Amino acid sequence: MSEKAKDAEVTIPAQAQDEGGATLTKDAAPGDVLLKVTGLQKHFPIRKGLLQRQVGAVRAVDGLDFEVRSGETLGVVGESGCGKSTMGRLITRLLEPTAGKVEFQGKDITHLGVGGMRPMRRDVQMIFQDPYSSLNPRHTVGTIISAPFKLQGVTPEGGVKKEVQRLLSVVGLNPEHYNRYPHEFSGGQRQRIGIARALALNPKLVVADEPVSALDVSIQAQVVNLLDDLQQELGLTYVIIAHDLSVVRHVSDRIAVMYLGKIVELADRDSLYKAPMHPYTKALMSAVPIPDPKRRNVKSERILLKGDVPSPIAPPSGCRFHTRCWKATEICKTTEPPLVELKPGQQVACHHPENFEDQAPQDTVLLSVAKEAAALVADEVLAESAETSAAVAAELETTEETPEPAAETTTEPAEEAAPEEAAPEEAAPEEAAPEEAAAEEASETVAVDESDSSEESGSDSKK
Ligand SMILES: Nc1ncnc2c1ncn2[C@@H]1O[C@H](COP(=O)(O)OP(=O)(O)OP(=O)(O)O)[C@@H](O)[C@H]1O
Repeated sequence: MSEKAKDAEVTIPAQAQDEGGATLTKDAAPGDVLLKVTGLQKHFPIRKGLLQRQVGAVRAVDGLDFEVRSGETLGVVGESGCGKSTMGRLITRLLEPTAGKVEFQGKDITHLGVGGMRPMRRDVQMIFQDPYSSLNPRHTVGTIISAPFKLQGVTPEGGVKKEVQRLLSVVGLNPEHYNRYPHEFSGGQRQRIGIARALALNPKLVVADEPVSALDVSIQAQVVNLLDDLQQELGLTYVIIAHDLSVVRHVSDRIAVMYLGKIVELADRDSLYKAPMHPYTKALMSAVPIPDPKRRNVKSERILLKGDVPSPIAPPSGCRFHTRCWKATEICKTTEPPLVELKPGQQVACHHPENFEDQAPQDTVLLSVAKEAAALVADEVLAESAETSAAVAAELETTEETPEPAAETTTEPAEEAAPEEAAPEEAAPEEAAPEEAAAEEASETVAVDESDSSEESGSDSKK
């Protein structure tokens, strides 16, 4: 894949600027905040009767705060119905937020209308889940991929056809297939067409809503690898939505775990995998198949969650996860835990986090729902959970009590020993690189870009 991309010289040529001077903002340097979301909400009204009076609301997204930095991949995971797709559509402004703020490169885009958003559409693109319904079956691939140029009034250097063929090469498709129709391609290839369309205008942020979940497992890795390669080569920033952690695991720099319209944990990938703090994260992680053959039979580590995600029309009080959590106590029912940074780079919203000191140690009596939920959790997991939390608490206590030794008091041998010991561990790769998918010609996914809603459809994910 990278080879194909290389052949195609992945650089997107400078495009002729339209008179409107479409670029809204200066380019963000890697690591700068590209997208900032504050208190974001989307409540879909429920109406009834002749007068269509509002009788309630689906609180699909109910107060999100996060940032996406330039060049990074933020993975967003959670079970079906947690509000991930709605969040994706809000940040790409395909949906109007009920409340909150969305800023892109420092510019408030929360309530921009269609006209105001038009120039923004160059910078923010979306790839959808379903490669079958996201491409207009009556249009040729050439027409589909060139649509963004027409909509934006942009003329690429060398002409539209040449650019479309170049984009086809970039995503690993044959440029000669310019005149073919979507039905002539496989699911994976269609997703590549959607990716090419999303890349046409050289976007800064790509929101991929379950980009591989509609694809055969055998080709999911190829599409994920394609997205990864494109990110390296084009300096893209991704928000990748997926319902399970295995897809986002290898590609994400940071991962946000959503439950019922809220982020319950947001952490860099390694911290999340090494020591998840929210019980819901731990449950999601235990659902990911274990690739190590030696551990394949370790079923006892699995955490089963009872039932489905509750209705977002009337979410549970306090912590929304308390009805399925094996650690829930009275405070979880009554008080919503705020999302706070308990460890550097790891935010969590939980009164009784895993791998950390209990935030409400006075509250020890489990709710009856928690006892039921605990019955589904292996004893080993419960024991380990108690152990790690106690160990962290003890460690914290010791750190608080023992004053840090002054720098001068450190002895020389100790100074030498520490770096030497640390080095091999640091050098050891945390995890094996994802298996490289064979660069087979036939395969891959379809994404869809979003400038015009006419072809939109599916959504989702990545690796
Ligand atoms: N247009 C809408 N009108 C009313 N309710 C909606 C609408 N779109 C989504 N919802 C509801 O909002 C909640 C969140 O939906 P959303 O699709 O964002 O979740 P999700 O986590 O992406 O799930 P999935 O992976 O199944 O797509 C769901 O209960 C869904 O039924």
